[in-house]
Amino acid sequence: MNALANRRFLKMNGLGNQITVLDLRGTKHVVSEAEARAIASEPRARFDQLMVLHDAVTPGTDAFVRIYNTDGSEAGACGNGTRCVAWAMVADPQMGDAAKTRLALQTKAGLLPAVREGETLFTVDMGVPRLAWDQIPLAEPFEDTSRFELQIGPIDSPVLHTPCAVNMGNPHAVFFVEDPYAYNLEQIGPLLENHPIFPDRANIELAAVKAPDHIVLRVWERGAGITQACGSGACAALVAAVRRELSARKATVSLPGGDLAIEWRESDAHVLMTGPVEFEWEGWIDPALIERAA
Ligand SMILES: N[C@@H](CCC[C@H](N)C(=O)O)C(=O)O
Repeated sequence: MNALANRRFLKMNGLGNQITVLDLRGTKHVVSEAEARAIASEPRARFDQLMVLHDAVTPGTDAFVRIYNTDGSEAGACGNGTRCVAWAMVADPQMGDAAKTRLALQTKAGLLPAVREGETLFTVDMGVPRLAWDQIPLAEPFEDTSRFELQIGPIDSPVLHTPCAVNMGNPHAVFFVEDPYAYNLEQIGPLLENHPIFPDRANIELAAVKAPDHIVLRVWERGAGITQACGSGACAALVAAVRRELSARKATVSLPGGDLAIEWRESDAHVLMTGPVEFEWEGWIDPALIERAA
């Protein structure tokens, strides 16, 4: 029998970013692209990201987490999803250990330590951002080679150009604009995500710096489309704004689903993301769904 059949899942969200948490610890099963897509098609399990827990592979860590987008592709990082996993691992009656306030979660992109700040409030250390193309850590002063020319003609949106490329464990292209809501993101999102300039596709951010400590952001997510919030996108937007000397190192990032507090810490160049999570319901994976995906 497939390990996914009748497996319990938690439906959650982080500021409206739809997250499903699935605990596969104790099994060797790795969710396939087709299985992820099948789970995403089930209304009660529907997700922007599926966060799958596996047994820890590194001593001192609490779990290894695989992250899937709606289209079945895998991502290296997911800020909102990591907060949801952290909540599940401390507060869920079946999965959680209420004694814990700190967790070390490992993903394909590295370690994401999370700290419980309140009942449903978590801070995740999203690590050191890297230049998208050559993977140089940004802990030291750098030459900003992340600017590149990209001009996408208007469909019925103002022209976008010169994004800032930031890798937060996943690739982001941040475009600074006057008003992110003036763009038809549904139309331009897929064109930009799949633009040949992005070798691994990209998450697309439209950001407006309203004040040195306030950024308004909309995101088209790679493999998922428009979402209500994107944690790594909010981090990328702040890093890009600091690099362009548009904002302070600490700011509130306002997304359609709500606000995240983001800090690009000066001492070690780590990016910290603080925000809430919401538990919605639990469910069990229909074996027929998984059979159809096989
Ligand atoms: N929603 C996430 C980011 C999800 C990953 C992304 N779609 C990708 O493929 O890189 C977040 O909160 O960070």
